[in-house]
Amino acid sequence: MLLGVNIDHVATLRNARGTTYPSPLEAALLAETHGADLITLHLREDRRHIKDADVALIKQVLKTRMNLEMALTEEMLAHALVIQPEDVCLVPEKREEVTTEGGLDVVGQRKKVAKYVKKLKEAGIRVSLFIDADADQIIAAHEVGAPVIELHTGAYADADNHEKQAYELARIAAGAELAAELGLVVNAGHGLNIHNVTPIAQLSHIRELNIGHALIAQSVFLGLPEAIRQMKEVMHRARTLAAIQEG
Ligand SMILES: CC(=O)[C@@H](O)[C@H](O)COP(=O)(O)O
Ligand SMILES: NCC(=O)COP(=O)(O)O
Repeated sequence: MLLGVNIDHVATLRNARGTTYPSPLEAALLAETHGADLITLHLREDRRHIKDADVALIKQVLKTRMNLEMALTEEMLAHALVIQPEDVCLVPEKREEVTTEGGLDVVGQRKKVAKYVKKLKEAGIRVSLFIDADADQIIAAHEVGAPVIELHTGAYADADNHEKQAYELARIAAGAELAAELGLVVNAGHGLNIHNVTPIAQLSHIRELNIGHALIAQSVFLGLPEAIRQMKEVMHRARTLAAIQEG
């Protein structure tokens, strides 16, 4: 199972004082050196954390691959076609949101999503759609030609009781299975941390987890290398246990 380290909130800390540190570029290189399989960064329309210069600089030096998260806008499409990240993940954005809330509504804007998927694929960029684990959204993602989806784990992560968490986990598991049956590559992310990642990591259809906020928070106390090491250890242990249980 792959770990995508989202470095958005290194930029949040930097921007808090308008300094040059902590550097998202340094964070990306350190993360790669210490186990990140890819680097994820979200160039938001309001540039509240990652800036255009961060994306351009980091793309030049990454040794793994860049997963650029972006909204479904002409501005962001133009950026992606210039930057040429290996992966683009199309995510919904609302300026007033604190963080990403729901998944992308593919069902309600098929033609627009299909247009962006086509243009990005023609540019040689692999496209992922950040969607809720909803059968209609998963089927629509497949129908618009996206090769990859990222299942939104926010409702699972935010669940405030075991019943809700179990319900959301079951939704994600069923969504991952449906997506895999359709031939989609299945990733997951949002709100995952060292304490809630195990059940998600045990889902064999999920190939990659994108984790940011909790990792960067943990790195304040442990350092980024150790935070990544611990997360990868927990993910690996979860996967090994699941494999044993599946026999
Ligand atoms: C799509 C998603 O869940 C995150 O990758 C996204 O980057 C969250 O936005 P913030 O990083 O701005 O919280
Ligand atoms: N797509 C999810 C991601 O990149 C990181 O989300 P979070 O861990 O910062 O909530």
